[in-house]
Amino acid sequence: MRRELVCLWCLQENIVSVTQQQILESLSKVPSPRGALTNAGVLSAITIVKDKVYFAINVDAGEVKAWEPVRAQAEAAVRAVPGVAAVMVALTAERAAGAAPAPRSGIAPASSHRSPGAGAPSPMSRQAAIPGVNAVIAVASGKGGVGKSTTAINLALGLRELGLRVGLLDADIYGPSVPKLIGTSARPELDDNRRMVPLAKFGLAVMSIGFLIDPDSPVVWRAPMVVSAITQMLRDVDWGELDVLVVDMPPGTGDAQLTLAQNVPLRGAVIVSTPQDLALIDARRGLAMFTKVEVPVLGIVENMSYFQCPHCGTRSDIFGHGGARDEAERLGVPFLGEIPLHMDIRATSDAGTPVMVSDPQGVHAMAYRAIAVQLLDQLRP
Ligand SMILES: Nc1ncnc2c1ncn2[C@@H]1O[C@H](COP(=O)(O)OP(=O)(O)OP(=O)(O)O)[C@@H](O)[C@H]1O
Repeated sequence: MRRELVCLWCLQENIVSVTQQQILESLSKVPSPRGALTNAGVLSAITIVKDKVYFAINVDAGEVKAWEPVRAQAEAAVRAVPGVAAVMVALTAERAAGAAPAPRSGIAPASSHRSPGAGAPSPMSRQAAIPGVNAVIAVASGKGGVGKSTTAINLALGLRELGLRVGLLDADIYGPSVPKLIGTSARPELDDNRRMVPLAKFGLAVMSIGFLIDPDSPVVWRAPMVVSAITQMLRDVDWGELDVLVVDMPPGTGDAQLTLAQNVPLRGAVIVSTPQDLALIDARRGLAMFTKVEVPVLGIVENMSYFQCPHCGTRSDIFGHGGARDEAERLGVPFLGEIPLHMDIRATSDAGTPVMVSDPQGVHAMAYRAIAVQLLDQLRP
């Protein structure tokens, strides 16, 4: 297994931080059932975000127990590296293809969640939680076409890589793109209780309205129908045990979106925007919508942030740059990170193998991974 460490934040902000060398050196002293941990072929890519280090140890399901002490030792070894403020090492069991890894989320169950700083129950706890699902997060955008679905699936994959059990619900009733993004339009089967079973793909539990309707027939639904269809997909689907369910919301801030934000038991929302002023105005509306229904905004992602020429490497800020970061600062919400406009992201998405799957060690996967890490930080109690 190839190991790589790229600290995007450091690259972007020139912050001198912990180095790959330091982490690998500390891990080389950790013994495992297969010799030194660095030679055991079980380490995932290592992600560093500022002074936080995250990686996974991937073992067979039957070996998890034997490796738990190794995980703990690895965490302790990395924590002792000067400059490291936090470490998360996930132990993931690669079971049958498509199965989710063993959980180690640290995410409080839905029922125990409260709005930050508030003594009163959050709106989420006023709605019935989804049994077995710890946290539901919405990926939303004020307008269509900004890359919300692409961001949603790559973030879901990034969270899974951090050792979480993750589901993806494509609630974009007006243009479900998840079937294309995962390269399948198979129909979900029913279980013994006549509940739909999500498809298992890339280790995610996936459900989309696109699995149920003809992709070529336009869907013209009024807001109550949209809400009812999505509520069914949330509650009449056998999601099993999930740490996080990522909901790819329909774009916009109309009635349907508002009602959804009110009716889905959301832990929080991630807003995707491109850097143009017009997109940012819509992103601001999205933010206002979630604030109105008291759903915390977990952060803003700037997609298509800049274009880097694949031939000469020249960077062009086609839509301007940094608008979403400035906007996040102005509005007092976290800025989760930026994703460049790149042909590979479009091509891999269109080919049904998101960039986190097709090029997991590449710079784009690293960018999504860094955002997933920031997001996980927001989700922890
Ligand atoms: N960073 C990126 N670089 C290049 N292409 C991208 C990027 N992000 C998304 N795309 C492409 O842009 C198009 C729209 O993306 P996507 O479907 O994710 O947007 P969306 O906001 O979900 O759209 P809608 O809400 O209208 O369905 C797709 O072809 C996708 O591959």
